[in-house]
Amino acid sequence: MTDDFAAYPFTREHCLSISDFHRVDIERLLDLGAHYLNLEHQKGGSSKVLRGKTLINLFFENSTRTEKSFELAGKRLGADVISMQVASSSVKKGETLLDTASTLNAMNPDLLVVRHGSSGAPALLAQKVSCSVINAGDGMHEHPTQALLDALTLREAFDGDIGGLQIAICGDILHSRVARSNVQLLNLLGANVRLVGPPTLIPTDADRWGVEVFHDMETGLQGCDVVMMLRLQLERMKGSFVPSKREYYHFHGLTRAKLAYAKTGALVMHPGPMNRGVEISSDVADDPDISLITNQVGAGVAMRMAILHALSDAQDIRRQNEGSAL
Ligand SMILES: N[C@@H](CC(=O)O)C(=O)O
Ligand SMILES: NC(=O)OP(=O)(O)O
Repeated sequence: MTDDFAAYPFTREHCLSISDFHRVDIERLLDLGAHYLNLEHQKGGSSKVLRGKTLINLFFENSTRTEKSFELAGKRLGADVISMQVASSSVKKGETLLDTASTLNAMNPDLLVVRHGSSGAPALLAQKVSCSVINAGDGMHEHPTQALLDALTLREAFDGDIGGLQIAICGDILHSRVARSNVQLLNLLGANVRLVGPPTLIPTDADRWGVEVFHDMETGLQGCDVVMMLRLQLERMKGSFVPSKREYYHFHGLTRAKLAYAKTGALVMHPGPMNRGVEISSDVADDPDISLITNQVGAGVAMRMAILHALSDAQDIRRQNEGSAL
């Protein structure tokens, strides 16, 4: 697998947005992700393709899954990994994002994983640093590695094929970077995507996203193979978007009764963190026969290994080419 990968290289410098990738890049990343997922399942050791490389995690917003899985992925592949704790860093003394990034850049990292509350922050850093930048979530804009791990989870659950699946993404679409990356990626892979949520939480430009929009779960979930629930992103809300959490759960929270509107055997996803009793009930979230939520976490490590591996190989090729051009 890794030899095939080298023979047909991935050439991207950064991972900032799903729109940066062609379908062929995505398919190759997913194949490599599946390879690493297999190794993880078999508890097989991974080749240390990142030996000698340095990965820095720079998270300005809270994270459990993304930060830890990048840390683990980097370590599994042999990189030196440091995770900068923004709360105890000089950011708290007033250092700007760009100064922080150029300070870290002077330490010569190869890969910089950035999460920031402002849309476009990782793309801005990518212009200022000399390493590969990975967007680990920027404001309401994108979370491309989440979409890739979701696609890997779906490929595993549906025997390799996402094309033609009916997928409902439900809840707070407006504030969700997960929704924005997933809509692009699932459309690219040939799935039929619909958004389901109250009008206040559906973006006004959603009619240009290539999706169908529904405002109630009963019609929105009909015929769906997959129901992807999203958290109410209260931290991004200015003002009141839902009357109360209780009412929201009543109309838009996923319960077994509402899941029955979807196809028999429909599977449930959630990027996490979950708010139980707000967007999803515990009996749905915790039922291993229908919930893919822990599979998503497992796929997260494998998919991030694939992304780091691919970017690192592309970097080596660029460096070799630059060296031979001198
Ligand atoms: N963890 C995901 C989803 C969420 O926080 O609800 C994100 O950072 O976008
Ligand atoms: N899904 C996700 O990004 O989770 P974290 O916010 O915990 O990283």
